[in-house]
Amino acid sequence: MAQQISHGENDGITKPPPEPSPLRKAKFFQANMRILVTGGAGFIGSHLVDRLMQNEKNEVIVLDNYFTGSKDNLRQWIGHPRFELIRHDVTEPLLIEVDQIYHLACPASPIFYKYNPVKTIKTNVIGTLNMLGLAKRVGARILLTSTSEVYGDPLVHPQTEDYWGNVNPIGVRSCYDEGKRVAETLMFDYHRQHGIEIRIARIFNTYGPRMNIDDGRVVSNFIAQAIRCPERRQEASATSLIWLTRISPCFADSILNASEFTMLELAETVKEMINPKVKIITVENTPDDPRQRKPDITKANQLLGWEPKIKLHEGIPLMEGDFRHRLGIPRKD
Ligand SMILES: O=c1ccn([C@@H]2O[C@H](COP(=O)(O)OP(=O)(O)O[C@H]3OC[C@@H](O)[C@H](O)[C@H]3O)[C@@H](O)[C@H]2O)c(=O)[nH]1
Repeated sequence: MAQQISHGENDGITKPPPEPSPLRKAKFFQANMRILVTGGAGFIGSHLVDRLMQNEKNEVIVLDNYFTGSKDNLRQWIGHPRFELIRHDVTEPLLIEVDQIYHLACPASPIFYKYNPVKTIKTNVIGTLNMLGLAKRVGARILLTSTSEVYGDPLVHPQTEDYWGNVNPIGVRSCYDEGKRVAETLMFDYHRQHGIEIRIARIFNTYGPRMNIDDGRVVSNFIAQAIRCPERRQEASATSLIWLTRISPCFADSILNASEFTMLELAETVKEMINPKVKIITVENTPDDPRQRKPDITKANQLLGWEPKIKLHEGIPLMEGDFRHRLGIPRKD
């Protein structure tokens, strides 16, 4: 009998979920939970790995091609008996025995996902197909990290999970936006058609320690610019009209913030807190840049008890400390 999981209009599972390994039900030998994290060397992935490794019953296997991730983010676990690190691109199939899959692999910053758009689509479509194929074969539960970009340039504000979005299918961001939308579709089709247990987290603009200093996203850019060079300009796109919300997933130790502010306000806050000498200039928006985003977190709060904990004024100094440490530039005061 198929397990009944209600997803409103997404109901209609035709097959029972695949059976997990017999070791999960063994009477005398309680196997560790084997957890695969794709993109585990990245900013969010490595925080997730830290959290998973805290549980002594977990074995964590990280897959990463190091396009944006770094071994350095995982250095505390390299050599640990419950930890394995594999250099592998998710666009290639992988045969492995695991109980759970956290599928994070994909560049998330616009400058990186636009660098090779065809590869970005392959990562989202072929990579997700490969991971779903693996989940089906071994009966693993799979979580996909999706994105606020599935809403495109949203016409609904704030965005709830049931909003279908307003996405340009042929723009410069489409490789990521549409790639993640197809990835979500594949997740639901594997769930309906093959009974796979799925989870999807749509992550909004996130920042925190371990982010690449040259990640290119706005919070890290402003902080890095303010630290690196007193004369350097902080470029805020024509955003006195643009409002965004910074929010990150409940499982990572990254800095959380769900208040709403313009890019100009953000630039001014960073200037005031880190480097009053920096000049703020306003430039034109890049094509497809969404004008306003903010998640409606009611459901996440009700179902997961999740809410953002760190406000922007607390998050900026934490990021600044992390960047100064990595750049070797101490504070002057
Ligand atoms: O130096 C900068 C960088 C960015 N910006 C602006 O800041 C805003 C945010 O842009 P970012 O590059 O930080 O990233 P985005 O918010 O567009 O997308 C990001 O966050 C949402 C996630 O779902 C996506 O995965 C991620 O790509 C944009 O309006 C952009 O024009 C600046 O004003 N200056």
